[in-house]
Amino acid sequence: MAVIEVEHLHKSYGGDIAVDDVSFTVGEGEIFGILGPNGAGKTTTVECLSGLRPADRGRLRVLGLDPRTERDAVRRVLGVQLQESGLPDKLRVREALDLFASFHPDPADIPALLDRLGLAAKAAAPYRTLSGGQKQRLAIALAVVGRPRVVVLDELTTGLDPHARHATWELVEQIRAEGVTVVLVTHFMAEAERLCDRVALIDAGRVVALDTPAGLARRAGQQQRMRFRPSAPLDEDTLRALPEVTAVTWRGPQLEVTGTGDLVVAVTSLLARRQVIAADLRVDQATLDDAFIALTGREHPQPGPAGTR
Ligand SMILES: Nc1ncnc2c1ncn2[C@@H]1O[C@H](COP(=O)(O)OP(=O)(O)OP(=O)(O)O)[C@@H](O)[C@H]1O
Repeated sequence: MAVIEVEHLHKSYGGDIAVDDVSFTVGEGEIFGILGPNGAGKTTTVECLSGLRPADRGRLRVLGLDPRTERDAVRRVLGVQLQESGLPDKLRVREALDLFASFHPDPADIPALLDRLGLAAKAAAPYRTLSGGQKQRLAIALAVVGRPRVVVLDELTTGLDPHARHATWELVEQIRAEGVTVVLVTHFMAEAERLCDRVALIDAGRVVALDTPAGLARRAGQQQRMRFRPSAPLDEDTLRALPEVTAVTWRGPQLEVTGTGDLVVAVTSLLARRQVIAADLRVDQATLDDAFIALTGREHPQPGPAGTR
């Protein structure tokens, strides 16, 4: 059974269409990414799914429950971390967790959760004194304290430095390893590539592609490029004869081979048969960034180096 079903979701604010016929399903134990530019309708989609906003039209189910008519039941199985936590500045970490735990019949062990999320030393700290990374970890803790079967994480690592972002990714992987299904809203291509099993690329309220990160990158149609220094003379025509190869060019002492499909496997197997070593090998693959541009027809607005927008 699909854990999440979204069929023909529509949502407008006044006359403005935010979500325009979005459909997807998420399987048990998946990390499913919702990726897209600012204003694409990602947050609105997950808010409707979580029962925080009523959809105008469409069928939504979380473990078979309707977030509109069975909101309390959905709350018991679905944990949400949204962009703004809205926690009072003076609320202490432990108090926030105790409060959220009180909404659930069988909450997680709070000291163990604090420990796992690296917040044990901050249990008595007021919210406003936490760093960006600590606030994000608390937001994750609040989303999982009710031991949900599904967790929605929205813009989890925006504003975090690379170290904190990697630490947060590991937490998401741990959550999934415990059998929780994860819906991850993100701007970061690298985040989607690292974490997500499948991704829905949303643009202007519509799903423009739904695939694995690698599948999306392949769809971008971008060529792959290999560069290396052959350890022994090599007949370029044998490379050109490979069906995966589209061009072979010398760049100084380096050979540049471009192509599609399983280019790397085809070229490296040929080299192995000829007993040639590919020294200084570098491979450039199409990335989700390429896919984004190819599928939406515009540049992906990358957050700044520290993930700020
Ligand atoms: N409460 C609201 N009232 C009116 N319009 C809204 C409201 N919330 C969102 N919108 C509009 O709906 C559209 C989709 O917004 P949404 O927040 O769902 O997009 P998003 O993909 O999550 O964007 P971001 O990445 O910037 O968070 C945008 O045009 C936004 O301005």
